[in-house]
Amino acid sequence: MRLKDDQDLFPATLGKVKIERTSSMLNRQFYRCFASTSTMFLWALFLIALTASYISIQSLVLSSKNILTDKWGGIKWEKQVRNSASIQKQRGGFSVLVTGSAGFVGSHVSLALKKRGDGVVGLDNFNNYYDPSLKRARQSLLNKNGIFVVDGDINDDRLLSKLVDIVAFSHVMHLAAQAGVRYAMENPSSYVHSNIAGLVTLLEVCKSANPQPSIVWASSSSVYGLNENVPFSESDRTDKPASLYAATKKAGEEITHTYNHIYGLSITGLRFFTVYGPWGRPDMAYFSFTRNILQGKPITVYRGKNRVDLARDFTYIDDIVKGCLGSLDTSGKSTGSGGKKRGPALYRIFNLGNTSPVTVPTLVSILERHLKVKAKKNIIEMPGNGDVPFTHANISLATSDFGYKPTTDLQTGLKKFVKWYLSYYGYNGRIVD
Ligand SMILES: O=C(O)[C@H]1O[C@H](OP(=O)(O)OP(=O)(O)OC[C@H]2O[C@@H](n3ccc(=O)[nH]c3=O)[C@H](O)[C@@H]2O)[C@H](O)[C@@H](O)[C@@H]1O
Repeated sequence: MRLKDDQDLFPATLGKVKIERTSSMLNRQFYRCFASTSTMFLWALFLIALTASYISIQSLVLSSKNILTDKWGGIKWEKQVRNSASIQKQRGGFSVLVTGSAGFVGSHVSLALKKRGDGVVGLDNFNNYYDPSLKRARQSLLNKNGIFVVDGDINDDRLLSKLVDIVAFSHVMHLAAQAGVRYAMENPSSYVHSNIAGLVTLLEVCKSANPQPSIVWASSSSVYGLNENVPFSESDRTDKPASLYAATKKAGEEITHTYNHIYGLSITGLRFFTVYGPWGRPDMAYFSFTRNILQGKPITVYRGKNRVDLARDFTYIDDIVKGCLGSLDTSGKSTGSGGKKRGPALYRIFNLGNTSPVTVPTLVSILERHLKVKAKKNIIEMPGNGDVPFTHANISLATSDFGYKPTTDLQTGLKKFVKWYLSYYGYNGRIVD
């Protein structure tokens, strides 16, 4: 039995062996080949499955990351946006998206719009260019007045698109920006990020929106740069900016012009002249001087060439707010929709100043009087940091178009600022509840 089995296993003749060996080799090759093809197939399947699961895990990680990092979205959030945008007026009210609403000018404008019955949705990224707790305090003031402030950035096109999907905004009051003249030497890219890239992102969303909102936005008196015509008029040349900040605002004026021209967006640029007042910006001279004077610290007062004092056309916040509302009221409609122009739309630029420049030493002496404390002054020649020697607005265009007429002089405006400062920070600089 065993032998037979062996014989079966090992054939008797060579020829037979050869033939059988050849066929079994072929078989084996066939099987090996088949085996390797199916192995390859299995490997391919395995790799495809691996790639697919990698991609889905990756997108899951990304989307959950978005859910975790985005501070916006969801049914409750959408409801807050809608409620905040709803118009309280019987007829003819606006629904306005105010960017930079937790900022100085943005918070004042938002409150004024809400007060007169317009719907207002705020947007702010709460960056730390200056103390974000001041921005949060402004935000809670807005909240108390029924204004919801979305926590987000103007560079976030998904968020902006979502907002214009939820609300058919009639207007966008674009006040979000990287402000400050001298800081541009420390952090130039922040100016490009907010004042150029952010502006373009916002305009892209507005031009595609249906309906297109009308846009009013903050340019700056700094675009006049080294202009020597006095007072500064909108028709003066603005091609000699003295700082990167000014250059980005000037670029904004050119950029907005193209969006008006190509897409029919109604656009109004406002050149603000050194705005000051309660809830102001701590980086500005009147604010930091107040803080230092109260804390007994020295202040640095810049002086121009040949010992000439620097001067600014300081403009009180309430006058600026009136100018912003007047601009919104007269801005007309954008003519396009969904990215297509249907006809010409308004393109305007206005100075919003006070028409009476005051020197920096005079500003200091007014503060000393209101604070009843003498300042320790350190007077130095103006460094080459982007400052211009003086500003002075001609406001006749804004006066004739929407009756702009500033009514607060620096003495009166600083009195109101000091009153607010002391109630907010107290004499020793701590926040008073
Ligand atoms: O009107 C404008 O376009 C600009 O007004 C202000 O810029 P600026 O006029 O330089 O306002 P401050 O920073 O408050 O300076 C006011 C004056 O005080 C002077 N100054 C500032 C700081 C300081 O420590 N010492 C000092 O003498 C400046 O040279 C300037 O002449 C704002 O900061 C800008 O964001 C705005 O765009």
